[in-house]
Amino acid sequence: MVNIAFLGPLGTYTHQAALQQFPDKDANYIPLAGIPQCFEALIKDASLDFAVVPLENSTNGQVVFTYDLLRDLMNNCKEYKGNEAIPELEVVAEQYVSIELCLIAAQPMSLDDLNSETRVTIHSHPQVWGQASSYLKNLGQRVQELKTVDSSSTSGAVKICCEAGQPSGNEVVLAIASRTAATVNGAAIVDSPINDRKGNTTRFLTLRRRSTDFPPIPARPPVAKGVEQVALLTFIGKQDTSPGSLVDVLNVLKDHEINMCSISSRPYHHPDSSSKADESAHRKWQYIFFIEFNHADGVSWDQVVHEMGSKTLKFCFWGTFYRNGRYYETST
Ligand SMILES: O=C(O)C(=O)Cc1ccccc1
Repeated sequence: MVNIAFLGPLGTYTHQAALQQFPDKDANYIPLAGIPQCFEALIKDASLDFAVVPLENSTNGQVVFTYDLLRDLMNNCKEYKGNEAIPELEVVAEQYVSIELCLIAAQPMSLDDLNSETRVTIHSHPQVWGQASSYLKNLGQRVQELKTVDSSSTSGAVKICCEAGQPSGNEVVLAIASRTAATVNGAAIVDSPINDRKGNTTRFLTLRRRSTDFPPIPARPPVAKGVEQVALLTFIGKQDTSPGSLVDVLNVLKDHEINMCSISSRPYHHPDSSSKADESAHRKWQYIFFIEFNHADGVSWDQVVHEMGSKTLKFCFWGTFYRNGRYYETST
């Protein structure tokens, strides 16, 4: 039996990602209330083997909650080897889910019921608003008032919508989530798909506790020739003391003719930012970088990672994983 925590409740897109990653009949899926809880539970609960969390969306980018949790795990790390942070978790796989956003009501209703007299409240995960912004703008122009309310997950939003029950007067409570979330909650789909872009896809990561050979990393695709492997590295550059320090890190990839697949950043705050020991270390507008890059023949991951790390203030090698075949799916 393999125990997998995921951003629940049942019916979330992350639930779908966990089902895709662990299609095994002896997998046990454990829904948790939020992304922080997935990180915390995987670290503290030895009965959990993996956690699946959303990372980024093809329409509106980073799921910043996950990026910030990786940042904070590195920043609060107790174990170091030189300037390399060794946090409790590592990344072992990626997964992709095509996102069909549905407008959902507790009971069947027509889109025409949403009119100039109606005051609409829509619940969903904050990641959704940027994926259906045009639809929501048009809907907002058709109704008297449109309010959006953040929820910890899309399927959780459907539960809230169902608990609100029948519309009272001109007040209508809706949710945006997947078709599965509507089914799981016995709710009705009012309109679908409502995402702004076709092929809208969210990427998920699977994490496990580091330095364990157990549980074995999820079934890897056959290592056919050309199946890409990807590494995830985070680092704090020598931003103030060494002009061009970011280039120095990236040049390691260039020198080894390694392709970089992604780069992004998030605000970074020095761990003991309460103290004023060193103003420059604690000033605002500092960044942690997230870089993903491919494997290159003839050079080991460790060699590349430590060459890059030597040009940073501190870094963390989160692990390597195989590029999931769904990465290549075109906008369907
Ligand atoms: O809330 C969910 O269903 C999630 O899994 C997070 C999320 C939200 C919106 C798009 C993709 C993933």
